Amino acid sequence: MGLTCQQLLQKHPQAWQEATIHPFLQECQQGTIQPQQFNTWLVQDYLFVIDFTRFLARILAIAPPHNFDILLAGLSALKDELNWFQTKAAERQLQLNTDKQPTCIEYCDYMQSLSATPYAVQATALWAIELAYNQGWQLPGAMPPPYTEFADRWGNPDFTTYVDFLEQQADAALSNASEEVQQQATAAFLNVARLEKDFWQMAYTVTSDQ
Ligand SMILES: Cc1ncc(CO)c(N)n1
Repeated sequence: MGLTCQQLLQKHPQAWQEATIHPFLQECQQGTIQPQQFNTWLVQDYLFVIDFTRFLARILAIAPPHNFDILLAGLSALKDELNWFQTKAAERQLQLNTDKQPTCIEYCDYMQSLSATPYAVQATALWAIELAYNQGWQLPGAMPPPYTEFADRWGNPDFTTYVDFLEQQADAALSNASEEVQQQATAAFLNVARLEKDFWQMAYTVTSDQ
C-alpha cells in the first residue's frame, strides 16, 4: 500500500492545523500585527528562502526528468521571490544582512539534512513546505494592505496549481516506496509541520529590534 499526501493530511490534522493557523496570520488579516513582528518574519523568511532555493536545487539534481518542468518553474519563481523580498525589505528599511534566529537555523539545517533521504521523502517535504504557506496565507480570508500582496503571493490560484503539481509528483514517488521510505516521508511531513508552527511563533514573540 502506497502513501499519499492526502493521507498525511488526514492522519495528522492537528499537526497540520498548527502549521497553518497562527495568531500571526490572523493578526495580519485584522491589520493588528505589530510592525516589529511582521518585519522579523520578513527578514527571517528571506533568509529561509535562500536556503529553500538551495533545497529545491538539490531536489532537481535527483528528480526524474519528467519532473523538471515543475521544479524549474519553481526555481524561477524563487528567483523572483528573492528579488521581491529585497524590494519589500528596502521599502521598510530593513537590514537583510542579519543573523538567522535559532528556529530559522533549525529549519534550514533540517532542509540540508533531507539531502541524505530518498527523492520520495524530499518531494514530500517540498510539497508540505509549499502547501503550508499556500493554505496559511489563505485561511484567514482576504488581508488588508500592506499585507494583501503577501497573502496573494502564496495564496494565488497559480501557486495553488503549482502545489497541486508538487503533490502529484510526491504521490508518484511515494507510490512505489518501501515501508521504510514511507515512514521517513511521514516523519518529514511532521517535522515540516512543527517547524512551520515554530517559525510563526518565532516572529510573533520577537523581542529584539530587527
Ligand atoms: C517558513 C516558510 N515556509 C514555507 C515557505 C514557502 O512556501 C516560506 N517562504 N517560508
